[in-house]
Amino acid sequence: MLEVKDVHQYYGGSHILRGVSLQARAGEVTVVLGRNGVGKTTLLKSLMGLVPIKSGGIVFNGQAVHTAAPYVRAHLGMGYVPQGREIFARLTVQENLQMGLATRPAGTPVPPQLFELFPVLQQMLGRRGGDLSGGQQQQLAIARALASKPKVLILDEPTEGIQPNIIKDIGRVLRQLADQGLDGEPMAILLVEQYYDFAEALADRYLVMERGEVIASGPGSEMQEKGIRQLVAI
Ligand SMILES: Nc1ncnc2c1ncn2[C@@H]1O[C@H](COP(=O)(O)OP(=O)(O)OP(=O)(O)O)[C@@H](O)[C@H]1O
Repeated sequence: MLEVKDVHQYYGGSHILRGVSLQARAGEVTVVLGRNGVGKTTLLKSLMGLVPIKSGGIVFNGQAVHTAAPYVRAHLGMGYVPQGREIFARLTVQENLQMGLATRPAGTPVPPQLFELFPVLQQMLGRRGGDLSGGQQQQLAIARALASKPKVLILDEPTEGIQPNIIKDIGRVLRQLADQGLDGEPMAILLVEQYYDFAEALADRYLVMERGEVIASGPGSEMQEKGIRQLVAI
């Protein structure tokens, strides 16, 4: 389980995260919603150690990780799918997947389950990442993050700019991962998302951020009655 306690973060003098707390549990999809610029990406980067936090705690499976380097967090089982995918355009699909194994001993194979989740990647193993469609790149980014068999998968707007049929596939995969992971063990999914319908369909728990703070949270089943769509409408 990933536990975030009262995290504060600044870019220079700008106070971006103002006491954010949340929990992401195995077997659940936890969705973070909020309008542009409220600090969602900064929150995920802080969780991965890509930006330092000023105060607060990040505890992963009982271990404090908020001063650990990003590769240490990855090694402990935190997988990250960044906004915009960040595929290595000149590397092949196979090589991109192998990059996801960087924290594992040399020779660790790419888990074959990835190709059951995303069959298209198997057909495209020799293709360069930059030649894939946006949707295929997003699937590759998720598969790359899964290659090291993380215990929590953290995703930043995986539906951004993606066609509807692939969004559907991604939703199905995220549900399956939460329920049974890659090897039958439930996984924690932490999803930042602006596409409301996708978020509501997947959410076991939701949080809404505004100006660096969590202003609402609860079970996903209550999103409709609490009027969360209106709260995050642009
Ligand atoms: N590297 C940076 N240096 C200074 N300010 C930054 C930096 N990155 C982001 N910000 C500012 O921090 C605030 C939060 O940005 P962040 O990207 O975390 O928001 P977001 O909720 O993810 O938005 P979006 O949905 O547009 O990605 C914004 O006001 C943004 O301008």
